[in-house]
Amino acid sequence: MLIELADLQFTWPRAAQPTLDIPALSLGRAERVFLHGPSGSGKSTLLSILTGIQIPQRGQVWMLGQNLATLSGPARDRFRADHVGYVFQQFNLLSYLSVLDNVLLPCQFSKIRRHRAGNPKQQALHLLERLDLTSHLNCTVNSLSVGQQQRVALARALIGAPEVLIADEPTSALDTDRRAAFIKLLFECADEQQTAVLLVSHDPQLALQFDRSVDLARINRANREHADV
Ligand SMILES: Nc1ncnc2c1ncn2[C@@H]1O[C@H](COP(=O)(O)OP(=O)(O)OP(=O)(O)O)[C@@H](O)[C@H]1O
Repeated sequence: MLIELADLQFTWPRAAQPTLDIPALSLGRAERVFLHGPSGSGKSTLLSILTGIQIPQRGQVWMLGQNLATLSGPARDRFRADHVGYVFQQFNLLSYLSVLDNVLLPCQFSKIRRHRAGNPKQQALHLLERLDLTSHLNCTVNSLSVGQQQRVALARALIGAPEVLIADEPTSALDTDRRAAFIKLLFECADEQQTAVLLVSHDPQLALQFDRSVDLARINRANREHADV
């Protein structure tokens, strides 16, 4: 298993109720899972726990057999940099860096990803070519369209072949046709390097492109008022 979670309970500081109470959840290697649920049901919170940004008050999360709670904060940051590619809703690109330098960033933070990339610049160029960005290599990212920035964020998440790509609403700024095309491209790139995909979206149409769909409102006992039952 790539990621496994057992008996999880998580409460934000000063919150009266837990946000998450999930008996079990797993993600297999190279699996593609679509995570959905109503606004406020805890999807982003769950992603932050699965990637070790937050540690639950109860239960365990393992990634690649490593119990994340047993690592120090800095060790969890390194572990995440080594094994997780993350695409944020707002992309979080560094506006003062070029497209190419944004894509190369994970190889600066992670020896493992630098090593796996072989020649990081060559892999960045390959990904940017696959994502139709070759003519923008030296542009700063704030001169790009939203769709182009999204593809830069994808290339950055995939460089150095992390075991899992986690994407939080990466298509929310796109129209329906472009969403499906972006997901198709995301899978093609992820498949080239056997990267699993866990993607959050409100768009139910996208679920059809995934191996499995998880409705957070159904598996989360803390949020029964959101459940569609
Ligand atoms: N940093 C935080 N500090 C305190 N509470 C938070 C924090 N982040 C989220 N929450 C709370 O946790 C609950 C779930 O929020 P979360 O962002 O995980 O939901 P979501 O399903 O991702 O929502 P959306 O679909 O609108 O992005 C909300 O009640 C929110 O107020």
